[in-house]
Amino acid sequence: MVYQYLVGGILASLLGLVWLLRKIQNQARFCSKKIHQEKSSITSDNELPHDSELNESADIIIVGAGVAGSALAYTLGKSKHFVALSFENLDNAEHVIYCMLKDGRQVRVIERDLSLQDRIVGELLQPGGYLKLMELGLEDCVDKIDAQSIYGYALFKDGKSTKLSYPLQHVESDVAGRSFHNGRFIQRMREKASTLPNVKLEQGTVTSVITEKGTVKGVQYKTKNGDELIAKAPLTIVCDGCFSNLRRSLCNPKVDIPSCFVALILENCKLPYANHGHVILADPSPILLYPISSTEVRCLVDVPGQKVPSISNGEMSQFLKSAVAPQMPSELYNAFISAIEKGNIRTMPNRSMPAAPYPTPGALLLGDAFNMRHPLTGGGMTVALSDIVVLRDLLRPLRNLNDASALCKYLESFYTLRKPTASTINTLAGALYKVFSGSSDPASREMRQACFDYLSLGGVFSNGPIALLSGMNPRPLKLILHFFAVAIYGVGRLLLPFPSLKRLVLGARLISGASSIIFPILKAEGVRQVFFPVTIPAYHRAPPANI
Ligand SMILES: Cc1cc2nc3c(=O)[nH]c(=O)nc-3n(C[C@H](O)[C@H](O)[C@H](O)COP(=O)(O)OP(=O)(O)OC[C@H]3O[C@@H](n4cnc5c(N)ncnc54)[C@H](O)[C@@H]3O)c2cc1C
Repeated sequence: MVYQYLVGGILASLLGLVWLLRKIQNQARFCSKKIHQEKSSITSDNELPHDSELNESADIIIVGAGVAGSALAYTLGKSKHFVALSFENLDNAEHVIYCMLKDGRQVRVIERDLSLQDRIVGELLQPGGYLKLMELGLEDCVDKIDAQSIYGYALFKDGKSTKLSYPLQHVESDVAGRSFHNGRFIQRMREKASTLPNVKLEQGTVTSVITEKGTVKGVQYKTKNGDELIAKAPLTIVCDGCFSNLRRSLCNPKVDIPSCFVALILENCKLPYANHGHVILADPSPILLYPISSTEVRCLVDVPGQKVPSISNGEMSQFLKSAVAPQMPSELYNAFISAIEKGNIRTMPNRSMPAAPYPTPGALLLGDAFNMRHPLTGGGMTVALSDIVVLRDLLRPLRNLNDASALCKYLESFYTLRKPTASTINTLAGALYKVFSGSSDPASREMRQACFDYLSLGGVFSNGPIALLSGMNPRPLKLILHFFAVAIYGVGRLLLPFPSLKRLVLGARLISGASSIIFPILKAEGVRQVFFPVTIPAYHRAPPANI
């Protein structure tokens, strides 16, 4: 009897299995047919003028393969994997295939210089940026480049120091900041993008965008041999960096240069706090230190204004030795002097520019070409990568990109959706730079001291601000709360235990100084977009039905 049940059971299971396999087979046939139909509709729908010289078509042209351009190229070019197919619910299976096709755009990247660059920018990726890198499937690009894990910051003032750890307790174990040689990181992303058959990287300098009746149709560029070529696509995304010469027609660039960084590499030294970024609240403005490989420490000395001492006539060495070296932590003094004597000193202007796009059919700006902030907090790459995630998600449901006007209107939501992350990082960078810079004004000096002491309190007083800075919890409202908490803490210190009229006036000036720092930055970011994004009509814009 038991035997009969057993055989019956096995037979029933086998029949069930055969039925299931046939169902899967049918579904797979249905899916591949669907893929075929989708593929052919994508190619036949693409009625774009082809590149006249190279006779190649693309869905998207990306100008510049730096941090933003190369990450974007990979993201838009890659297809999703079939393995996510759910057999329990066949409707879902269709949905997965839909996603797979939409991400695999034909992408053409035109980059001025594809060789490995030795740059002093973009060397510390915040953990929030690393999380975005993971979302984009690019986290392996920080492998094999001798990148260093970063677990937080150490802050130094007047011989005292305090450690601010990133809140990494609730994330995967490998999530942390990463610091590296920027050129190596970019090269890894370029290599990864170019492994995709539908992504084409070519070397050329884009000289202009081609516009017809107000719509951008592509770009004109010069090859290494000096040939002038054109490339056309329904969408051109300009990521040509902080010196962008193409942004002028696509936004209202209000570039401010509050200071410059003087960069050196320190060798054979150990940072006081291993695997941490170091910020020294020096005079007249901060000094940054962080490892960029297992043997090198990057040192960035902020020099206010747009003029720096001359490197060629030795003024710079003199300035670094006499004004900066005495403010370095003693452990780093010798390495700092050696770096000056070695002579590899470089400078870079620190720019900030609020995002002020002219929504233009056929084109979009991204990365530093679109929006910049002071690099003190190392937020630029995190903003760029976060923007790419927003843009990828917006483009995902679109079948083709040919209706430039409808696409442009739809993509207006990008400018609001990016705001919570971008504005938090931008505002914090601008505000911290002002607070951390030395000043002869007693109210500003009080604010700087209050900020250092507030962060030294630990607990929520350090976790909150460091979570904002790291891009792990980008909440504009929290930023404002902490900023004014610092100011009030500063006033409290002034008034306790014995308030005097002089101290009361100083406290009032501290609050008014704090307001004059934060409010103009927020105004430039757009108060409504930052705090009330849901009230912006574009925030709710659905994908157009016709594309
Ligand atoms: C001194 C300094 C230090 C910084 N440190 C940090 C940091 O530690 N962490 C951080 O997150 N951010 C940092 N930033 C900001 C960060 O570097 C940028 O936010 C980031 O590099 C922006 O990426 P991007 O792709 O827009 O520009 P880039 O990475 O500069 O890439 C632009 C690319 O466009 C190419 N290009 C330019 N013009 C053309 C053209 N006409 N045709 C074709 N190609 C062109 C360039 O060759 C380049 O490859 C720093 C910035 C500065 C100034």
